Amino acid sequence: MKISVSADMLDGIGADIAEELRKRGHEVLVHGALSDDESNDWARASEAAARDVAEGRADQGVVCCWTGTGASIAANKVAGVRAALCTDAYTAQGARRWNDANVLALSLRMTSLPLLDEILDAWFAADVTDDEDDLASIDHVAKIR
Ligand SMILES: O=C[C@H](O)[C@H](O)[C@H](O)COP(=O)(O)O
Repeated sequence: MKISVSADMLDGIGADIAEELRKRGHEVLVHGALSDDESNDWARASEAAARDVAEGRADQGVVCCWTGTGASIAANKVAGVRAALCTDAYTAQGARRWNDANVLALSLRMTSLPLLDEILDAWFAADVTDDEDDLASIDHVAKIR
């Protein structure tokens, strides 16, 4: 898959996230502190990754900041993006399955490398539900303005 990744700093898993995705065979686009971009603040970096997803340059995104909150808030402002801040594998699986999340938001502070591995395993293994009620909820969210 093509994954667009952003972080506002290289602290914590910021130094590892792009390589962890490459190791899994993904093609990685980078933004913010992971790149030569001049704008490496969490708002602009996360927006750039989210726009890659919304505009088809990437299949999915991973946006990171120290808490994960700013990155997720910024990504969710981009139409067509469903960013989910995930702190564990179960949440990541649920975000894909029940929310059809297309952007994974992570806290650089909270996410250890082993936890990142578990979260990515769960995220990429999960399929979107075929439950009609969940699909209707996903569709409803898409229409919220
Ligand atoms: O939501 C915001 C993020 O957690 C930032 O990573 C955090 O604010 C730290 O950014 P700075 O070092 O620029 O204050």
